[in-house]
Amino acid sequence: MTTDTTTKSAASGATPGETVLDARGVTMRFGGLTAVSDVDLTVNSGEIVGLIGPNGAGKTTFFNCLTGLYIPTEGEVRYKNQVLPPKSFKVTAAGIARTFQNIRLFANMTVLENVLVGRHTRTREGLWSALLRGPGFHKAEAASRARAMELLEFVGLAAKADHLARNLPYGEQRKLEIARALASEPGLLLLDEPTAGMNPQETRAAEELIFAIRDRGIAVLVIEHDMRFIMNLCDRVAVLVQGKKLIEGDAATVQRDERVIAAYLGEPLANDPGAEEAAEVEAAEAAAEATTDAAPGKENDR
Ligand SMILES: Nc1ncnc2c1ncn2[C@@H]1O[C@H](COP(=O)(O)OP(=O)(O)OP(=O)(O)O)[C@@H](O)[C@H]1O
Repeated sequence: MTTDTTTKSAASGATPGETVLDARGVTMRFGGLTAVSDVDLTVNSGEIVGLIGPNGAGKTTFFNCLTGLYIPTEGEVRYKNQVLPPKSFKVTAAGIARTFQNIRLFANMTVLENVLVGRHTRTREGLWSALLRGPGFHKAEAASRARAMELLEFVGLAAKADHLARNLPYGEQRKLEIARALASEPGLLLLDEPTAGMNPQETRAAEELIFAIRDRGIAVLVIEHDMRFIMNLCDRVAVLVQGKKLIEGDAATVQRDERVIAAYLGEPLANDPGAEEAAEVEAAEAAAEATTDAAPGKENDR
């Protein structure tokens, strides 16, 4: 495993290379179903780590265990050496922010208001101050707005601060979700399928944005199905299959691991009952390909 960043972690206050997330033996059972089984994972400051796996592998369930949405059946999650509190708002306050697979914005609020909502864990002003709207409240509100505008600038949405969230195109809604997550000033950002539904251009922009977030000293853990995106982006990739961590390593190591290829392509295992049938299909396909290759005009067929 390598990380190529030497960025000073201004936002998170973490030393580069320091372990920010340390999940050990995380297991999550739903009745008889073990969705996540004994998973260890660390994320260090200055790192972008990918979490991949086929559908139903347990990726989102694992994320939910990291954010206080689920209390793991077994295991422990530490953020900067502190065991995480079992409530999602406390986890956010501790320094872990997330986005969701399905966009969760306040559709009828403005772009700026959505980011301001994300700042509530960082606002010290209490209920009475807010109700009485005293000088403390106004000062805090002005500071929050300024910070929210900075974040909108950072993700490229400052010009749309007054637009309703629901009127933003899809790619921009995803950016707004990220700005809102950043508003809690996290040291670790968890992104659940940030490029789902994006076109290639938007995906490229998302990649740039995530690199920029990392360069601000925020560690990133990302779930994604887009392999090219994840392999480009991540310093390290962990693969979950049927709730278990199959392998973890840099992109090249993971990509050439036969078990990963099998998990994704569904190749039969050696003693798989369907192996014989699959081999017959493969042979038939190879024969068909050979026939096509031999066909006249094939060399011009591009
Ligand atoms: N609240 C729940 N109650 C019962 N079973 C659940 C619950 N949440 C998830 N599961 C099951 O746990 C397993 C893992 O699901 P999970 O959503 O974590 O997988 P995933 O890797 O995120 O999948 P995808 O890539 O499709 O989002 C699945 O079999 C799913 O049906």
